[in-house]
Amino acid sequence: MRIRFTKMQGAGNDFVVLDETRAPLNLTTAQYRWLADRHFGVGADQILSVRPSPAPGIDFEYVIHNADGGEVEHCGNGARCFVRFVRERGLTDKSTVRVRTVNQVLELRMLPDGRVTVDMGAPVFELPQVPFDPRGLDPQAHGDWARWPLPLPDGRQVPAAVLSMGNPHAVLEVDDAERAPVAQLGPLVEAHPAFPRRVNVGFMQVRSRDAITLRVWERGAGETLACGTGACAAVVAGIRLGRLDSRVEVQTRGGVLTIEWRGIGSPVLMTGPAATVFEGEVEIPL
Ligand SMILES: N[C@@H](CCC[C@H](N)C(=O)O)C(=O)O
Repeated sequence: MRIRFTKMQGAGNDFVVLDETRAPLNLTTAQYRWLADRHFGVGADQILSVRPSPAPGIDFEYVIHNADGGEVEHCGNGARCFVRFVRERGLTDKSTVRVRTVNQVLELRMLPDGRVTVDMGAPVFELPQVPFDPRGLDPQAHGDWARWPLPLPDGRQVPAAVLSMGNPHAVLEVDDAERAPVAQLGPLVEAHPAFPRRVNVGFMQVRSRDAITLRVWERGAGETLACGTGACAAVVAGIRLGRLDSRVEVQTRGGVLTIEWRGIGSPVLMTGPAATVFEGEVEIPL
């Protein structure tokens, strides 16, 4: 089967975007994985499928698959690319677009400078579903969610803030993000038994009350140059720890995202870049 695709990136988090507004492609998990493969396929952190309006008042539906082929709930950088995609292809001329993901309706706004602001919804504070806790604490009764002592297989504990931005995140605070053991600790925490659905793992260095540096080991994709939902989760965690103000610049390896959050019950607003890299056609193996 031959398919057309658009390659896009938001702060270096890269995507293969598929237009399914006229007809579904019905790709298999293996085909999503092949598209994301940087050696045998096109190469991407996630595959975004744009589908027609699922309900009145909603402009489109968009479905996200990680590089490992698994479908996921949310992708912040992808949401910004999605809105540029539908406008550049003439699928809408609206500057505010409403889109349904698997578990949320998002509102996305194009800014005059080409960046996009996404209303990411309100964060949900969760405690891990733990089979054990070395300190004998009941995690559901243990109030300090932002510094939950996550036990590692080697006996160490790392304090983690666990929350959902529609998708699951664990945020660890580090002294120096550039030197953080992302490739070692990332996979251990991603697959930790405390997270039956696995988890995205952020390594946050607080530089000042309005600036952090962040690296993220993404569930199903490994370390990416930026993670939009990861940036939101880190800023929310930093604010609840009393370490950050309500508007924060997040420096990632691929660019800067601006995150704003006014506290419990409020939505998180994310602003950042989105760009088309190239378009192409590819014969996709069955
Ligand atoms: N790159 C994304 C997040 C993509 C999904 C994530 N890996 C998950 O499994 O939840 C972003 O920009 O938010």
